[in-house]
Amino acid sequence: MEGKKTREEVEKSGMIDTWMRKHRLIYTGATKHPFILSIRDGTVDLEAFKTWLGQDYIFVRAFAPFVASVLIKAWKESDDSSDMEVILSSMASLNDEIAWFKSEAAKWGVQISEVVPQKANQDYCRFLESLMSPDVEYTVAITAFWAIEAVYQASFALCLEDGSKTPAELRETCRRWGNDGFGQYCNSLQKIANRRLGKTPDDVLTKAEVTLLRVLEYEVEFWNMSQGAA
Ligand SMILES: Cc1ncc(CN)c(N)n1
Repeated sequence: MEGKKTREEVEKSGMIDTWMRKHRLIYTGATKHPFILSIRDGTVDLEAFKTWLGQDYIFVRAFAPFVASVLIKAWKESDDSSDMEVILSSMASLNDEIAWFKSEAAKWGVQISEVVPQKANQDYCRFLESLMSPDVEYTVAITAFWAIEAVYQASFALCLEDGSKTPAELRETCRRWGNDGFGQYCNSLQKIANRRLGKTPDDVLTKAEVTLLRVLEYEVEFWNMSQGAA
């Protein structure tokens, strides 16, 4: 008979897995969004893709300082010095990612310096900024960090699966987040988050779960925006 798991049992299997099962609907909404499914089945509207490209460039420029803030929290609060290496590797690849957005935008004729952030993007960036506050615990911030990366990894990996009809000109974009190396990096973040969540007081655990849900909601809104939804 399957009853409610004790806190100890949940810690063993990992809080993230437990939350992913509990919040399956919104997680699926974020990782199997119609925009992603349209890339996967080859019916994607290229104007929507260009909108996503320009908006995501703006997002990534706000994401980099967020990652820097997580690095500072790791330095101050982490119980494992190897966390810093994982976060630093992310910072290094963000440098490459920003350069990639610029060249990809030029390829698609998107004037990146003229892109105006849409409301969903502004809201998400503002949320990231709120997480940069020193008052936000490392455990909460690393959980959000994992979720932000994991949504892109799961979404774009879907577009590379056998049988997908992703247009050739979008495959490089999908590989950027859907490749195995990015998957392993997300697993490293998940391991850190699980370790921290396993030893955090209940009030911080609740904050981390609420933050995770908000990330998933913002990700859905971000995809919606790319497709021109209000
Ligand atoms: C909106 C969004 N979410 C996540 C990622 C992956 N860093 C991104 N580039 N943009």
